[in-house]
Amino acid sequence: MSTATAAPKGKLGRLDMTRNFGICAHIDAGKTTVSERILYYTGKNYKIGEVHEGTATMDHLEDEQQRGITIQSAATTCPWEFNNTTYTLNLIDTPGHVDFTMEVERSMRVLDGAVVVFDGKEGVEAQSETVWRQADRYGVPRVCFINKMDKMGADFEFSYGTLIERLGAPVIPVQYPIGASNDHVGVIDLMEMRAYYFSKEDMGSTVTEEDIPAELKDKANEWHHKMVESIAELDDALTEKFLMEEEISVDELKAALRKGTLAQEAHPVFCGSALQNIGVQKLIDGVIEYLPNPTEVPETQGTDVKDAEKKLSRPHSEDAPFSALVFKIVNDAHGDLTYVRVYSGVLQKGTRVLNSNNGKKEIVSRIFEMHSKERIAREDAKAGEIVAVVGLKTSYTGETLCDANDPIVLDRMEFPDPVISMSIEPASAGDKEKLSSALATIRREDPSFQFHYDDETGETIIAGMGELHLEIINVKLTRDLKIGVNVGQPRVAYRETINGTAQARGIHKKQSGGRGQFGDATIIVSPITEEEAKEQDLLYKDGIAYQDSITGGSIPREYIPSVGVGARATALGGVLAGYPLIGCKVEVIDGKYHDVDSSQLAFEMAGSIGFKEATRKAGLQLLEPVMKVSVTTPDEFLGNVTGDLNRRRAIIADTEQRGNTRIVTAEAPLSEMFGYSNSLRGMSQGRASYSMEPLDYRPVPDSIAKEIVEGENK
Ligand SMILES: Nc1nc2c(ncn2[C@@H]2O[C@H](COP(=O)(O)OP(=O)(O)OP(=O)(O)O)[C@@H](O)[C@H]2O)c(=O)[nH]1
Repeated sequence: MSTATAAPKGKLGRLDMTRNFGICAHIDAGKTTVSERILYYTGKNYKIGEVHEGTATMDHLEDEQQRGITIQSAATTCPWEFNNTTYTLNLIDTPGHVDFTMEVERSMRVLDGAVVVFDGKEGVEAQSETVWRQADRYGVPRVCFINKMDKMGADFEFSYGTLIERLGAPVIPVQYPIGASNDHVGVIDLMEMRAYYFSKEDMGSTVTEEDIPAELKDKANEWHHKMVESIAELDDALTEKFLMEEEISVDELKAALRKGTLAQEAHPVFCGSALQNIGVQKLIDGVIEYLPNPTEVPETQGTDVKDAEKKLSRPHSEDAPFSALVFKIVNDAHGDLTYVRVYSGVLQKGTRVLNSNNGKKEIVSRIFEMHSKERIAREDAKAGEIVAVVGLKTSYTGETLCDANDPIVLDRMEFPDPVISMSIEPASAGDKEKLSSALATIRREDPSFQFHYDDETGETIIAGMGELHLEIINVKLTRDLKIGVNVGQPRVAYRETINGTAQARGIHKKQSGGRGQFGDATIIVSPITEEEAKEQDLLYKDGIAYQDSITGGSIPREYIPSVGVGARATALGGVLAGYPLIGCKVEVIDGKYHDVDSSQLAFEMAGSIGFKEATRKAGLQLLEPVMKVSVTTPDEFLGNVTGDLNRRRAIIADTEQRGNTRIVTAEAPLSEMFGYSNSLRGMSQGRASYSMEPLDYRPVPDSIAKEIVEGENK
């Protein structure tokens, strides 16, 4: 039986005894509560903090405690005893609120497996789908935990069904709950066919194993059969045995399920109630039994430092050259703490490492194993480990640290573009300097946040993933850093694109005594998507794909990339109304040069001039971010909710009935959704709730586009 243990300090486990995993879920499904219980049972957190009373360990930030949502993922190391072996768990907490999608993405990049938590009454909710798809995208093996089985109306079979219907997930039950709502007291292990109960008095620390209660025997047999049948399908030898009705041992079942889970062909489903301390220890055992150790995931991929086309990979081995990814920076009273995931080799304290993204060498002065309440100094960190280091000055989230003698650039994380922006002004001259350094610090911690100074208006503009994201940044500035600021109204981050294909010639020519400037490039612009660019093997950067079709040396080799640089820079500043122009292929087909007067700069100018003219000829179009909105409302407010959504230019995609509530799924332009939480509260007496996430960019209707363009060009 699993029990909390004190592990040897500062040096936990070998690679195959390590599990780097995260917990992700829809907001409020219970991630934080599950994480807290895991830390408690692993013996590291002696007092359990109730999330909404503001003592939860994982929710360090005051913001999170006040709002009861988990904003930043913290990595926490903890030991777990299983089958007489001490394992090292690195638990990476991930947020569920969609304004923090970025945080989920960065966690997905560094974890090897995930526990996805679902609400035992609601089953799969809108955001669980988002999280699930993200995990699909990153190829993360998963186990499911149907939580809140103690809640009024909790229904395991319904929730399990939604995993299949709404996610189409190949789930396999490994547990069945004993009782639901107030009667939920334990779980049946469908592998061992035993019942487990968790003590009421010591936070469920004492686990007792008993026979399956008589009244649940039939159910347990039915679900056991379901489990065996599904597992048998994963493995040819077991399929054979199953069809021949031969006995399949628990070990065989577990081995096949583990293999299937690693291949993402199966997701074992656990259940319980984190709040009532039911089932969490068995879930931790499940993390060890079914989620991969760092050597069981595919080799880490990257590219050559000098040639982004040349693919490299690194085995998860201590003997390979050192490589690691920076996935989080936390700025605290002692300076920057940089969280890194080591992929290969060994990182030694006090050594210099290369940041292969910016070419700078940095000294790692200290290495820490981060526990929830303490940090343990380490001499080194090995492949597969997650640690925090001190001393790095120029390495940011998403960048690679590596051995300077054997460099690699690991595949970067994807950072979504901000969809919303607002102006921010220092309230006094004294706040001005403080503001710019504070914004730079926030940006280093959070790459989904951006800011820039607008020369034309003289305003500083901050941009992020949603209203809440920017609101939290403001709170951080004003309350935590005590900087006085005035902020403007939130504004939508529009984009521009082209309607068709066109050709233009850009000539840049200047002759003003001495050496002149001469560049001449003919380009064709045409619409392209990121996928299409990939298919054509073109680099899609900042929304632009660039193709060199120069033959016969009409532009010398060294100047051809400059045409693309000029076009990209112009695209970033926009052609129609100052918003970044995206989805455009720029093909340079011809040009002229001058032996003396031509330079890279001259060809950049020519690229810029040609790009402007060609895109104007092709026709320009304003795009706006469209959000996927999911509103859950009691029946009686359905009319109000849909009427209001229609007024907001939303397209209602689906309305689903669940008991007395309706779930309305709609696609609405972000510009129409400002302040939606207040209006929704008003129209439903506070009983409806919603979630919202960026879906895509779509054309702005002409009449509205006209107003925006005129406003911007005033
Ligand atoms: N009845 C019941 N309530 C639970 C259970 N687990 C969590 N809760 C409650 O559900 C609410 C949300 O729990 P959290 O742990 O904060 O959920 P979360 O998914 O981390 O939410 P965010 O951090 O806001 O994304 C809290 O009020 C918890 O007390 C459970 O097993 N049963």
